[in-house]
Amino acid sequence: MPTCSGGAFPRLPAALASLSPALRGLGHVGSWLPADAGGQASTRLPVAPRSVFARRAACGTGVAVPPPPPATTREERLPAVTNPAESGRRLRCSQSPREIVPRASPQLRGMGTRASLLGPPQPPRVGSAPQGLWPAWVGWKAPLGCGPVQIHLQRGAQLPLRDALGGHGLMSRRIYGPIWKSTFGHYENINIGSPVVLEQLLRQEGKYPMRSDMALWKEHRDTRHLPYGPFTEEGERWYRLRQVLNKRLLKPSEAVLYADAIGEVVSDLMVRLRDERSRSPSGVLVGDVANLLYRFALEGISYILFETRIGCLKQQVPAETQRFIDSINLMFKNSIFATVLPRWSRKVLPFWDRYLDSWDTIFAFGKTLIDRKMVELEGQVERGKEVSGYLSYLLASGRLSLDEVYGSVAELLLAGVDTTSNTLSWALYHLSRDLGIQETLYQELKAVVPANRFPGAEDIPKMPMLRAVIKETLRVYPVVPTNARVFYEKDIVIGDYLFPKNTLFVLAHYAMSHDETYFPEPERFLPQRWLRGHGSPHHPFSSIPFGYGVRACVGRRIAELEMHLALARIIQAFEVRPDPRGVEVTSVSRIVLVADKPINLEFIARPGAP
Ligand code: HEM
Repeated sequence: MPTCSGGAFPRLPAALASLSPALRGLGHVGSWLPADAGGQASTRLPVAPRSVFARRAACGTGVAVPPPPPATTREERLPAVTNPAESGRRLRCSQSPREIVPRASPQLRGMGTRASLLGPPQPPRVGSAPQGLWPAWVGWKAPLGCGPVQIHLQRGAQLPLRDALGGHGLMSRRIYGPIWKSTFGHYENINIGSPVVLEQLLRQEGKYPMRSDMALWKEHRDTRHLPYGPFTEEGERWYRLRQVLNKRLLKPSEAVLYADAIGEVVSDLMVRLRDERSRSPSGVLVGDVANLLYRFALEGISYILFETRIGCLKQQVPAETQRFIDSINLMFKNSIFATVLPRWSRKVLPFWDRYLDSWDTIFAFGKTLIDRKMVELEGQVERGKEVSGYLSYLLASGRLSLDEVYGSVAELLLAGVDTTSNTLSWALYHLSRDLGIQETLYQELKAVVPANRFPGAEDIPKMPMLRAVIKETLRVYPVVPTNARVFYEKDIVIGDYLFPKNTLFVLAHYAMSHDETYFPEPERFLPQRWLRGHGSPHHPFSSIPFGYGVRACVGRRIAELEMHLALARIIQAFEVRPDPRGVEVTSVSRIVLVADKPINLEFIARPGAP
């Protein structure tokens, strides 16, 4: 047999919007930033076939086939769904499935080799490539399915483009089924669009799951000799880091310790909200609520992490804080260019330097606040005062170096802002459009919280509708619409397929949480489906907005607390109504799932609200 070889940010400017589909699925706050697709891989790949098509031709003829251009994306159905759990039956496939390794399936057995699935094992760098996370927006798709390969959709066809812009993998899931393969340039991934398959995959996770290699973020840390944080670190070092970070953050009972701090920030949000609405011509309209909520989320997470207020909710944001906010924006913008432009252009174009500089400002801001706090804490300790708070805990734990604290806090900060703010914006948007649901929520609130006080953390367990609203918001708008996993330690078996280690799996969460098999009328916002005794049971992996397992979101409890407290306070004080101009908003993926246009809402004061 011949051997085959071959190779949030919410307010991105309009010009970048056209690029943004390419970042689809990069996840929240760009945390799944791809490897430099346009550049040279730092490691030479061992005989990795560029694509099934190239490999076939090369295998068949012995003629070297040039790799496809890097910007080409395509998607393919895997031969026959052979996962009995998925379909309840084994589909027959007449195709010679060179691409799929036969494991148990009799019709596949013996027809290929392990290496012929995705090529020989590749180093993790390939796994980090954006292709699976990138849509087929400039590409073409071809089902591998049964029978000879055929081009299913031509370059520039309507479907991939529409899918890329609005489908978030939904369309591919409908066309290709629960599991499909896509390629982007030289890279290949396996997309998972079924909770049943997803469960099989994630239950095989080892001790140190890997999402992607975060090459771009790591490059900044390496260039500047800075430590990695929870997003960038891997293996045993990541595990050690997470063990420290999880404490005081991940358990609901520990997150509640920050309720007073969050309550204080929610109070400032209410002041800002009242101020903004009073300045509108109607006296009730707040334009671009996501922007206001962004400031709330940044203030909230900074207060928890630095134990310091940074003034995001002041009418005049302090210059130092504004510079920091601007650099987050700049970092994401320039990372897009750093990703798509070839490596050599870094020397002649300004984007790479700007990317590094903006990260430097983010780190410098964090470092200044941490250093300031340290001086304060030392004074407190000298005076025999007890210190508390997350930063104090990290510094006092003795398990992280000061450098590691700098690195971790910067990454926690970036993860904790547009995730919560966009989710809250979507929740308010839907409540404004369904006054019945809003009224139910308000009545629940009134029954639990007396009119003379604000809702607190202790009230949340008594408010199932409040929790259901957030769950449903995250189902309809999973802030991280696609996630990823690379299993670098071992081969992975799903149903009858065997995937060699280092395969990149793209987890199409949006597609799964919009699957009508699990969520009838998936496009409708129906929080009641999460209430006990209501709604149909759904698969536990069909909506997992905070991820899964030991690598799941470390900020989940904080995020929930922030969202529950802020939403409860807003609904206690106001009836939220849609923009009277009737602007319809849809979701687009710009690093995280955001609204395609500003969400403007009316806030009508409720009589007798505290
Ligand atoms: C609505 C709010 C949020 C959502 C939906 C969300 C979602 C996610 C998801 C899906 C992941 C990937 C998990 C996986 O791969 O299995 C993740 C990771 C992460 N999140 Fe969040 N997140 C939110 C808020 C926050 C907040 C407030 C923080 C900071 C306190 C935070 C910090 C992180 C960090 C550090 C990671 C990386 C963990 C690791 O790789 O070990 N997130 N988040």
